[in-house]
Amino acid sequence: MTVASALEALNDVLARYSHLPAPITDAVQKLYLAKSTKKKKKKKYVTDLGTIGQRVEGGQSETSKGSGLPEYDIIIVGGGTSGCVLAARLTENPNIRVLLLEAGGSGRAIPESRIPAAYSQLFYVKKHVHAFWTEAQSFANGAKKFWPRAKMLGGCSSINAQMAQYGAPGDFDEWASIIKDESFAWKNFSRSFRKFESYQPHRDFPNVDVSARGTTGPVQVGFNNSVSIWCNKFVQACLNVGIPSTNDFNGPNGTIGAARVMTYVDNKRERSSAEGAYLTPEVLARPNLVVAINATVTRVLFERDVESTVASGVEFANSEDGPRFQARAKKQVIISAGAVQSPHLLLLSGIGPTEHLQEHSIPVVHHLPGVGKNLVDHPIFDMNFLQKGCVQSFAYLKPKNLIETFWALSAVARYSLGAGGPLAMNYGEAAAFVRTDDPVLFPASEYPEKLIDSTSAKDSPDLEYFSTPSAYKQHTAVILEGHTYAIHVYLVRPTSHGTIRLLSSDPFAYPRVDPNYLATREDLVKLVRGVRLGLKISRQDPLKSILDHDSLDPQFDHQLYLKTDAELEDIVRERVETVYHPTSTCRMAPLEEDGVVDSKLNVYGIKGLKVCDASVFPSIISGHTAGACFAIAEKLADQIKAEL
Ligand SMILES: Cc1cc2nc3c(=O)[nH]c(=O)nc-3n(C[C@H](O)[C@H](O)[C@H](O)COP(=O)(O)OP(=O)(O)OC[C@H]3O[C@@H](n4cnc5c(N)ncnc54)[C@H](O)[C@@H]3O)c2cc1C
Repeated sequence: MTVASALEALNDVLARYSHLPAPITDAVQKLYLAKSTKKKKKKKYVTDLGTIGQRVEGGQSETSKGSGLPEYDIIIVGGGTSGCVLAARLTENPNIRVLLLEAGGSGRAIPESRIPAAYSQLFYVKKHVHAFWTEAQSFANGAKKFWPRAKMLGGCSSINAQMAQYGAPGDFDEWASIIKDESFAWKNFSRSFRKFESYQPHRDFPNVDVSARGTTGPVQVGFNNSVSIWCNKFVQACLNVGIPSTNDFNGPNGTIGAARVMTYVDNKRERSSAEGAYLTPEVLARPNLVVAINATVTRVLFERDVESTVASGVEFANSEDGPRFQARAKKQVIISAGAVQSPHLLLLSGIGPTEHLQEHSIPVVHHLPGVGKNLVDHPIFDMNFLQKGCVQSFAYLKPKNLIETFWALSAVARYSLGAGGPLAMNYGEAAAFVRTDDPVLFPASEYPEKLIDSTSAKDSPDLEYFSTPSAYKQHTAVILEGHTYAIHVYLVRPTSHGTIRLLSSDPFAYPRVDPNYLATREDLVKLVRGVRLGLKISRQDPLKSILDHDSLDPQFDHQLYLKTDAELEDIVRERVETVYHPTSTCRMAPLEEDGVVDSKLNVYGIKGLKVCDASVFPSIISGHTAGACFAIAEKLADQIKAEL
């Protein structure tokens, strides 16, 4: 074999994945699989659904005591971010028997989920991801947008960017006032954040107020990830344009400022997902917990008595054509299927707006107009740049020659030996949170238009920036050629709302997802304002001198600052995407405000049915959504254990 053909063969293997960190994870995968089969005991996940439910024929829709169905105290639908927390915490009480049903498999078994830098490779893998597409977006040039959501234990905490920022204190005070329950105010609810956290102090960040951080929770949070040299340069450029510095985005002083981001990366430099943190071998060994994978819940089952309708169990299946099984819940069914699929499952089960259910010939169990309404997501705009020369680039992770192949393999070796390196990066390494009415950043002389304040408090932001040490399009399906860098800006408090609606009554058909991006003028103007400041940051030292601002290459955004506002508005409408944070589709709010659940997360009008995940957020939070999903599940588990 010649060197050239050896290289070609190696590249064939390495190029199996289409983007940046991907090629080398094949090698890492082999290392992991070898390691895990040698060392780890097999996890206790059930795949034979006949052992946990009873096979049913022909649409049997009601359960009853003595029906012979296998019984559990609580059935949790969806083993995602919130679902894993609930399963682990509830079964701390040995008298509570829990069945957790997850549509996908184990996230921990997938190396791309465990390796911090590799998550984006999973976005287009249908086995591991619910690959939704939005409806054509009327205010975003009619385009349909790709919307990946995880299909695996740990849910989106197993594929997210691992940025551990939780929103602003004012967001949760706003929740408390919407639902009229002070237990959600930050001074009280912050306890649930500390409960899931185990903050890992770092010598470079001595000013983080450790007393405000949890230290004994299952989820490791801190600075265990690697960062590129771009991280500090971005933070410095932000400070130079007038954004204040902060020690901790999750600290008592609020979230405004610029800093390196804490991450959900553990001290072994692996992702700290809900599955890894909560479904530990000790938890899985509990006799009162059953976790089933590849089990899609197709509907909730009900019993009726004279006074009320009670959720009494669920029906589930391995696949569309596979047999259906049922199990009975003696006390509760909790839906934790995420912001898209929790409302979807309620609709499939006959809970939602009557007219919409009738359109799909679904028998109405309970008319609840708020189900699937109020979908809010954070819309993002990516600004892509070329480095001047090569400052620090990870292009070699997709090697094109022998030298790059050597560097790529050395990155694999470095990571496998526990020494971090590029594979321990989470990509979203530094961030800045600002307000669009900040007179220093957006002086009235340059930005005369007065905008509606959509923030949750005077010290809460409405824009977030984060930077990545490479530039990409289409959710990393396309990595831009060359040595690149990107700054991303998104609206953390958009005012445009959309819906989740049924496409069909088939539980395996995806629902209609319509986030209605940029439907309001404020959203568009604020995002354009955000782009202007992002471009200014890119032209500020120390970024200014190391980005190729002379480049006229239309793939990059060095010349975007020359555009008029009207031109920028068109470009923003063209390029807006999701930053993967949908919420509020089963809103915790008063019934008359389209609420779906009350402050104890009970679905209005039904006994024994709760929803617990991002869908219940009363309003979208000013930042990243996983933390609040962990916290809301911690809070609910405490509440249920106290009740039972
Ligand atoms: C690519 C990406 C990047 C992100 N980056 C960040 C970040 O850096 N930081 C951050 O804080 N947040 C981030 N987020 C958002 C955050 O991860 C999510 O908001 C949060 O994890 C959602 O948790 P959840 O409990 O609502 O739902 P999920 O974690 O999505 O869990 C829902 C689970 O339910 C299962 N399910 C669905 N329907 C059924 C059914 N019928 N039967 C059985 N099971 C079912 C799903 O398979 C899934 O496992 C990101 C999200 C994505 C997708």
